[in-house]
Amino acid sequence: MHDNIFAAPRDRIGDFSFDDTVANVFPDMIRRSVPGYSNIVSAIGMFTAKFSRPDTKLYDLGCSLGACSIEMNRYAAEGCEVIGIDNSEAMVSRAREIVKGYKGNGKVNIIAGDITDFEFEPSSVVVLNFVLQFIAPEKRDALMKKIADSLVPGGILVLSEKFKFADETIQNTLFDLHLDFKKANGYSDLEISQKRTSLENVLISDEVPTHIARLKNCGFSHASVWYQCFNFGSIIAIK
Ligand SMILES: C[S@@+](CC[C@H](N)C(=O)[O-])C[C@H]1O[C@@H](n2cnc3c(N)ncnc32)[C@H](O)[C@@H]1O
Ligand SMILES: O=C(O)C(=O)C[C@]1(C(=O)O)C=C[C@@H](O)C=C1
Repeated sequence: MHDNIFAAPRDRIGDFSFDDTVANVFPDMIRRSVPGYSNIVSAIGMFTAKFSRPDTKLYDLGCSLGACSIEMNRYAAEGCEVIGIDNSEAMVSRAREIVKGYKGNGKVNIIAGDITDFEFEPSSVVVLNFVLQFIAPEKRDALMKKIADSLVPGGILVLSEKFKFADETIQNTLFDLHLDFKKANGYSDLEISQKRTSLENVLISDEVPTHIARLKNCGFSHASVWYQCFNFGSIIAIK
């Protein structure tokens, strides 16, 4: 379904939330809004092929409609269970139906829950694909620490985010290129600006060095950006 959620002028713009309206158009919204999204999802399958260990859990945290869960299950090692977690009922109910249509090596279990108070079991692959940016900044360290603790040695976290940049010229250039990307994908200036207002207090970006320092402080031995397109990108962290 085509995303035209912010197309009509609004008197008052509330905070963005992952409700029914968003869940209905989500694949179209994310494809047209996040440069590199489909490349990252495909690569998550490749990371899973390389890093999943038999009989461990593979977590897709903030799974939305389960795009990454499906890809992870395609490449999962023997005896693995992919667990997708999301705290939006609208997303979870749809994701459960969607994942049924795909075959994989293991099984996929979609759970309704808040990832910040979830107890993780031993895992080998954890994915946060454009999710940490929606978690309250004061909760980010504790979540990262819990993820690192749950991973087996050599396990991997794939962390994709909208980045912020300390250098003002870089920030403005990449931000503008993201706007151009959205316009090229058919969003009007009004849609772009109304969505921006609604995300203002909800999506809080960190700089790449902040992410890397947090990952190292929370127990990861290695961390690096492996992909970037404009101000969106993805980091891998290996325990
Ligand atoms: C941009 S979407 C993620 C896209 C998805 N990972 C993908 O690759 O298609 C962000 C998701 O994170 C979920 N989310 C935000 N905060 C959460 C929390 N505390 N616990 C669980 N899910 C959360 C939202 O409901 C939403 O579905
Ligand atoms: O549309 C934007 O400007 C965004 O920041 C993109 C973004 C994201 O990064 O998650 C924001 C909310 C929607 O889930 C889809 C994409």
